[in-house]
Amino acid sequence: TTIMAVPFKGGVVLGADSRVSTGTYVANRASDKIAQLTENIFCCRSGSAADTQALTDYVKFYLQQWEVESGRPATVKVAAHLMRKICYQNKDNLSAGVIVAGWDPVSKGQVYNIPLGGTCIEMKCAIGGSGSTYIYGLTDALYKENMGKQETLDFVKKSISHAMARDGSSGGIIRTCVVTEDGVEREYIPGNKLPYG
Ligand SMILES: C#CCCCC(=O)N[C@@H](Cc1ccccc1)C(=O)N[C@@H](CC(C)C)B(O)O
Repeated sequence: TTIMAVPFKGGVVLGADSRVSTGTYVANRASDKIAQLTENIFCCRSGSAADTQALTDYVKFYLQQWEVESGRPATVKVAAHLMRKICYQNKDNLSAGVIVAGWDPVSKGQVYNIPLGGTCIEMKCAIGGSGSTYIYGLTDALYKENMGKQETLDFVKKSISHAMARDGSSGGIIRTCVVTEDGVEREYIPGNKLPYG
């Protein structure tokens, strides 16, 4: 898996490949690794498909209850810290690396990376999954402050496509999700349109 999320002025872009593998076998070539937690908060999944499905189901339910009881929408920070608590407390039994990202009126676009150990780190450019190891240099080189929506979307797509070209556990299509004050835009594009070599 290759997953990524980058905040920009006015929102956040999330991206993921779509390959589910068991060894070298591709169990699903078109999976959706970007799970919705609330209306404006999403989560990119990597690691065990089963563990991350269960994890996101729990967090989605807890946040729904939290919003009912508190009478207000959850912020990205609340969602990320709930996810981190569950990941950390169950770290011996989970294989889950997630990126929680979204938009809220308080802090606007935000991204929290929660890697395998269960630590939670707010980041301006978060990458994860097996494919991310191939694009640390690329993302360090291409990242800029104050990118707009289209520039951020292109940066995410290009980065994930390079990881998909080199990581055997990443492939399929590139799914993206843009969350802004005005709503959510999801799209997917072919993952193999990059020149090899
Ligand atoms: C189908 C089936 C059985 C397991 C599928 C399954 O979890 N595959 C995993 C790899 C893995 C992980 C831990 C144990 C075994 C196999 C997988 O493809 N993970 C991707 C993300 C998830 C959310 C789809 B990615 O990290 O590569």
